[in-house]
Amino acid sequence: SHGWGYAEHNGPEKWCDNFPIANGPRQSPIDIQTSGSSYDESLKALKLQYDPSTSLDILNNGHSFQVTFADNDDSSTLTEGPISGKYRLKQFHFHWGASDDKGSEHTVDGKCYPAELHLVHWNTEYPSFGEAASKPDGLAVVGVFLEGKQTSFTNFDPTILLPESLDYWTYLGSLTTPPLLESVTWIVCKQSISVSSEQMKKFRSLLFTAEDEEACCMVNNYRPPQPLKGREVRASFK
Ligand SMILES: CCN[C@H]1CN(CCOCC)S(=O)(=O)c2sc(S(N)(=O)=O)cc21
Ligand SMILES: [Zn+2]
Repeated sequence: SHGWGYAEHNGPEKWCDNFPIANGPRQSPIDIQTSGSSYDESLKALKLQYDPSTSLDILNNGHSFQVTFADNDDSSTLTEGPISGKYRLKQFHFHWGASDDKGSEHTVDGKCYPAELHLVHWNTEYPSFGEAASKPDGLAVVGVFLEGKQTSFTNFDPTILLPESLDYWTYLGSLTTPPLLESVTWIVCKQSISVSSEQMKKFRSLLFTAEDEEACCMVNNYRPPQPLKGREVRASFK
């Protein structure tokens, strides 16, 4: 069947056939090599201000499930951090594996996490999300690793799905799915959030397929790390 996916016949190794930018100079995700990243004292702390009332719907788009937000005003924004100006939250979604040993898109010194959350924001300097998505400073995605843990998690603020520490790495990259646009300032949090294996099971029970098709579990919907090609990775922490 046509259309990109994560199977052998239409997965990450095949995306370059229809999206040649797959071999571009600023592709994502990457393996974050902590020894190769440099502390930049000029980096500000992330400022995330989300208004839960702007969430619109939750949807399985055949590649992940995503929660979409109303972005017609500045109710839910990302400012400060490595970016200048104001970016509006458009949607968040996840990537995960068939088992806990893989699933994240970014890796840290080769370590994979069972899943990764992406909070997608677009630069309000542009008139719309669609316009921003093709500009080199158009998008900013905050990535948060999910770690399998049996323990219940404390002081966890359910409304903004973020770890207590917002220390991050940042680098210039791309969408990790087609159209793979090289328009993303990546901001990857060092600290993961915890999820139970029950929740991971729920992720893995989702389907890539529509109701009238033969069921195919939505798992391994992640792109592997791409070449750094000389890019700098900066850390907001020592
Ligand atoms: C399944 C398609 N995923 C895309 C859909 N969008 C791009 C649409 O661009 C056309 C105007 S998006 O900007 O919402 C977006 S962000 C990420 S990621 N994994 O890099 O955080 C993937 C995608
Ligand atoms: Zn993503």
